[in-house]
Amino acid sequence: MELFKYMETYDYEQVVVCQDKESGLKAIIAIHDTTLGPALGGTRMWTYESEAAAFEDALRLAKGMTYKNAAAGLNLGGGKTVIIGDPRKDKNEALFRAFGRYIQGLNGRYITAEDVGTTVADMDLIHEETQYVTGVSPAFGSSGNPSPVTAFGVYRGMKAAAKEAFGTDSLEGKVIAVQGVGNVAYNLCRHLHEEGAKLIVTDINKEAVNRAVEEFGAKAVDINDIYSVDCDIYAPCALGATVNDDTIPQLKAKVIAGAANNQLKDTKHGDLIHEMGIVYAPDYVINAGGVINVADELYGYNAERAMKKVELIYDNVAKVIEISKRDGIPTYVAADRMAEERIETMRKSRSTFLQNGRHILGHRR
Ligand SMILES: NC(=O)c1ccc[n+]([C@@H]2O[C@H](COP(=O)([O-])OP(=O)(O)OC[C@H]3O[C@@H](n4cnc5c(N)ncnc54)[C@H](O)[C@@H]3O)[C@@H](O)[C@H]2O)c1
Ligand SMILES: CC(C)C[C@H](N)C(=O)O
Repeated sequence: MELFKYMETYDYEQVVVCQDKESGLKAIIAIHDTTLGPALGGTRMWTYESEAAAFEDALRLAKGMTYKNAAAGLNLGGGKTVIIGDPRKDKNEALFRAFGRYIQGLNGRYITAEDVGTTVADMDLIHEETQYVTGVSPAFGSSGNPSPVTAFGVYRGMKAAAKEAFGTDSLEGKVIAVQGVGNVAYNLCRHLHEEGAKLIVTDINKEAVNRAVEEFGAKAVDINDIYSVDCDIYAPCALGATVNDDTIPQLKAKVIAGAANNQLKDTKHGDLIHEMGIVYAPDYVINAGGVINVADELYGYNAERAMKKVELIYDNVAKVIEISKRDGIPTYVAADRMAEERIETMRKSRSTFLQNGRHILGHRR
């Protein structure tokens, strides 16, 4: 990857590479755009095939957060971190504290939270070193684990997409294929089960599958079979790029609505599913519940206020579908336009001079 060329093409502001030999920390903090406010986005810990793959993931996820935060109406920019390592083996106190010090060094340009491979306990360690972390233990007045709230938002957004595809937003009796039953999807399955949906699940982690089978009567399938099962809704809730050339021809679902970030491998796949008449709830619109929840901490956390905002993901998904129908464009394009319009409007309105911080007038005596 030619880093500067990539950054220039997609207009990234900053990439910070962090290394700490003692703890084994190898982290990449990508800040995409801070027009709307400080960049807020989670920290992913994952074993990457190569450094290039880690950079690419950090960059793609950071840009996704710019759009997610903008579309959700938050006054926040987009950023993300990836820590290269195995979350089951490579975590230690020094690693997260070293990482916290790097975040503190950015002086508020970037605020972190949980993502795949990191937990509230990890955020608590980061919090020992910096205030620029959310999703910390409720004991600190924080909002804790964002996953159940993300799940509730996905559930709300899935209902809005179902309304478009099936004429009703009831999920009772609907067959829903859930890929990955981790932190978010476990809670999503609970909502779906309570509403009377029939679940088909898969995961590389057998314990996670067994839990869904036992608690929600889900049917388990092999990881490669989840795309082709007979279902109404496909819910990608593992990692990204699962809507691609190989999987699209297998899909029988009329709706794609799930928690994973970057679900479309490429934009052309969003065009293709649109042409096929599949209702796609854009990933960053439907999975914004977690970031809406942690962002509320910045105002002094109020769970009731945060949940009210998360409920509105139903309306946001419905709005994107409306724009898509009105303008004859795929939903992912409609969502991008909605986010970009907000960023551009704010960028222009901020060109008015405001006396804050150090500037030329600061030299007057
Ligand atoms: N946690 C949040 O609040 C939040 C918010 C927004 C978006 N997301 C996104 O949602 C997705 C899930 O997040 P999470 O926090 O539940 O993560 P998680 O790690 O708890 O769950 C992911 C699950 O997917 C499984 N998995 C991985 N590869 C798989 C594969 N090839 N096939 C089937 N299963 C596979 C894992 O074993 C795991 O159980 C991620 O893409 C994440 O970025 C999470
Ligand atoms: C800020 C976090 C809750 C971020 C979350 N992992 C997301 O992708 O939205």
